[in-house]
Amino acid sequence: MSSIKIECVISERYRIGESPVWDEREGMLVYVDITGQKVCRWNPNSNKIQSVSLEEPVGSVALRKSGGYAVAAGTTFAALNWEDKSVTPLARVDEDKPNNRFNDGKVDPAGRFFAGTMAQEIRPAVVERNQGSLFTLYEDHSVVKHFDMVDISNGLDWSLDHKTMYYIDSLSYTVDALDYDVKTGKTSNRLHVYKLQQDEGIPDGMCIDAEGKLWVACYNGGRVIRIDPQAGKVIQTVKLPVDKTTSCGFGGKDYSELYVTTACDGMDEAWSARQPQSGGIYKITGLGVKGIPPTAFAG
Ligand SMILES: O=C(O)[C@H](O)[C@@H](O)[C@H](O)[C@H](O)CO
Ligand SMILES: [Zn+2]
Repeated sequence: MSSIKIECVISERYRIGESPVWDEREGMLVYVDITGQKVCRWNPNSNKIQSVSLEEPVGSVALRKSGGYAVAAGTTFAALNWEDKSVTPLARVDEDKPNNRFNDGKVDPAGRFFAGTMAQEIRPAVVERNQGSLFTLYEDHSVVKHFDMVDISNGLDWSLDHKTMYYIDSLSYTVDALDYDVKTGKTSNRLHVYKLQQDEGIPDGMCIDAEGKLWVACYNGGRVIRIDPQAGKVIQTVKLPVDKTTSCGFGGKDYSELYVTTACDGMDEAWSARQPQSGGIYKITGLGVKGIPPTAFAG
């Protein structure tokens, strides 16, 4: 049996840490603070953090093939040049919904950047419902809307054979599976694969491992759960010392470390005092399973 170790490696208090992506080119973990409006990257060797402040909330960050990163910020897909800190808009969505913003996003196996929207939260997990949609930014910077009527568009990833896209709309409390056509980037036939139990909290960010199992960060659940999507069951629970676990992604050497982001927005003083590391980023090792390298946005 491997022994699991959980360490808070970044002890900043990000308001909503999210979108952890391992950047192998730089040997750094890239992530965002959504409401803190920042994209950050952490070098595990030097323990130094660099950050770029944006003018809007930034829901997610992705690697970009031609260099730098792609971000989903406000309601704009944009390119982020880390060297000069410039942000270049690539496409806009939800132009009829001024109260919306992007939330979680990820690049599909063919290099398309998927990200979903939601209404701005009144307080954590409280939003005007059905305002969000899921979008794709293609390599040529055209955008496709997959579906609307989403409450809080959140975690997503693809099966190892690329035939399924897993997706979370947080307030449904489910992890869903959609048929996926990797040639066209089209989704169809949505099904629930798992519904969270009450004590597990709200499903938030998610990633797949090299065995095709899903790791889901449970907001207000203080844990990540490993789901077998075929069996529709939780096969492992790893608890963390903070409640607001928001997302997870594999990185480090051979993608054997699981990085878990957390949040502190919405915690009162007493809650914060009990969990002073809320908003920090954790590294979990000894899981005995690896992740897969993230794909870079092709455009
Ligand atoms: O990061 C997100 O996905 C949202 O922006 C957050 O505010 C919370 O995680 C969400 O409310 C829980 O579902
Ligand atoms: Zn999220």
